[in-house]
Amino acid sequence: MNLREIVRRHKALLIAGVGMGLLGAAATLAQPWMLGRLIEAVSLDKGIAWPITLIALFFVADAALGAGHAYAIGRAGENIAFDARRVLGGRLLRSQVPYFSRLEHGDVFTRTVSDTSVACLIIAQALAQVITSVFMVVGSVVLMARLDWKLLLTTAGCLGLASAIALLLARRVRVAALQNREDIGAFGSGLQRVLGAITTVKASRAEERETGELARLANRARRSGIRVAGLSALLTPTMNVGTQLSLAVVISWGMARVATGSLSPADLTSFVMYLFYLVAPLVMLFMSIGQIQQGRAAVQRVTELGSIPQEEQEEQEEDAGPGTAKSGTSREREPAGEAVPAVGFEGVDFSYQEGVPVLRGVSFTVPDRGLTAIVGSSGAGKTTLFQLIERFHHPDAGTVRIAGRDVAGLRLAELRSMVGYVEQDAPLLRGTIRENLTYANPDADDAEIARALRLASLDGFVAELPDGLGTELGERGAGLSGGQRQRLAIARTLLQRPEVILLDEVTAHLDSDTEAALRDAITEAARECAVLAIAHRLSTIVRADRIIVMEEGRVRAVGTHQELMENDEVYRRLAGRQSAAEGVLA
Ligand SMILES: Nc1ncnc2c1ncn2[C@@H]1O[C@H](COP(=O)(O)OP(=O)(O)OP(=O)(O)O)[C@@H](O)[C@H]1O
Repeated sequence: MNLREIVRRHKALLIAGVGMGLLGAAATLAQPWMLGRLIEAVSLDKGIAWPITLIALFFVADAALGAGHAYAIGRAGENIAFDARRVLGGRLLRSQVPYFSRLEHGDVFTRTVSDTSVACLIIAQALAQVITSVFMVVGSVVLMARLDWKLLLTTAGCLGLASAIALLLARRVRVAALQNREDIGAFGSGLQRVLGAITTVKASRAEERETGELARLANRARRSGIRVAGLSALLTPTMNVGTQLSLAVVISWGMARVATGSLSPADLTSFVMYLFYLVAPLVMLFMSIGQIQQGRAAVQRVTELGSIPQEEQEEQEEDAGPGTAKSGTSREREPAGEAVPAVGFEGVDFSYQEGVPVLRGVSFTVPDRGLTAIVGSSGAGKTTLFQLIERFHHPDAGTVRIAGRDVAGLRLAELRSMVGYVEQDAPLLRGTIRENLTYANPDADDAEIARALRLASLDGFVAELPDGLGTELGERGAGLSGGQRQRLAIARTLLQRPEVILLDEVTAHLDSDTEAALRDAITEAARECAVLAIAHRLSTIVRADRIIVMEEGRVRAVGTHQELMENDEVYRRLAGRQSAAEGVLA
């Protein structure tokens, strides 16, 4: 994501805002000059109607242009923040899973929600402020030089010293601000972590400990925030001291020169007014520089997050690479007549971290119909197989195929429309039951929805709800049990009508009645497509058409329950343990 590019998109409004600011500044600068002429006219007994009218006109123009400037810049800032958030949200959703999973979610929220505000509003407002302030400062200096260059040199000496100190302070504000934003991000991450596990925190009686930890993180943010406030607070007084000093010198020396006649009272009045006009923009200038420094820290954090590698970018790079033509148009299916496996792994090696292999030389095929169970002890690599089919990660070696086509050569949208995935802890999304059901297939009609609900044994539950399919789920609406949530996710996948359904321990949360009903749903779905189910329950496993036994990242054996009971030691042990746990005989 390029923030500069986003700012460029709104340059018309920014330029209009800055333009009004500059015209307003010109109207401000004209007022002391006109006042000098008014004093002259009064002292020389000339007509004063004209200078008074001009002063009034400049005054009104100054006010109107100032308001227009503030509105245009504020609006541009909001537009830029909106664009930055929209682009950032999209980039996070399309990011590559391995990179996204390394991020701290709380920090992602802080960067997306508050850093974007700071970055965009401050950059727009402070940049505009710098331009108008510089104009005011230069304009005042030029006009003051025309009035009296000796008085100007005195002023410059006093104010120059104050300005040098203010610049040093502004630089330190930036360093402190970066630290403060990092501390706020760390607090956000901490809060997110404990709120996401609030029931575990309560059950472990860890409220005190976690409150203490949150307070520690909040206190770090407070301390760095106070540092920013302290350094920023020194900016204005530093400039004020410079102003008061120069004012004292200018007035006393100026009055002495008026007494000797080497300076007119009109010019001294104009000069003192310019001195006041010079200080406000100078203070603004240093404050804006300080704000831009803070904004730069936020820009850096937003840009960093926005540069997260994208799945589409990966596809484009593959498109551009030599000899990597997409099979999206030319289906590289196997010769007609031969049944094409729905899923195929050929010598697949994979590791999440270098040097820690998770899959080693995995090869198996799954026919295009029927239920295939994947069993194995915890950590054997079962879920990882699904992650590779969905192309959330890439194999280090070997090929993963769907319907005979290498997943690496498929468009992501096509691949993911062919595969339905029900995760271990299927999350719900905001909205109604209907919206959750049709999430992967928004065009599904009522008959299809009714069928999916029936297959997932949810029809009775939904019929009893007063609002039926329109029931709101999630934070405010009715909650669902773990099993109901799982069945809703299965119904959602059935509605998608994929070629392959991946089920990751979906029967784990279910009671035996519901599990039996769901087994029937899985059997029915397996008549139309390939179903791959990671399963622990023996009752699901024994019904599978074939079982793949995984052990430490390798395929140990493939066969039916009967065959494996006869031939595979590990499977016999697994089945024995499960049957004891479930109280059924294998
Ligand atoms: N995102 C990840 N980053 C690093 N290592 C991971 C990641 N996900 C899984 N692993 C590791 O890979 C190995 C296989 O994990 P996987 O989830 O595939 O096992 P599994 O057989 O599905 O286990 P379970 O039955 O407990 O769900 C484990 O050792 C796990 O610690």
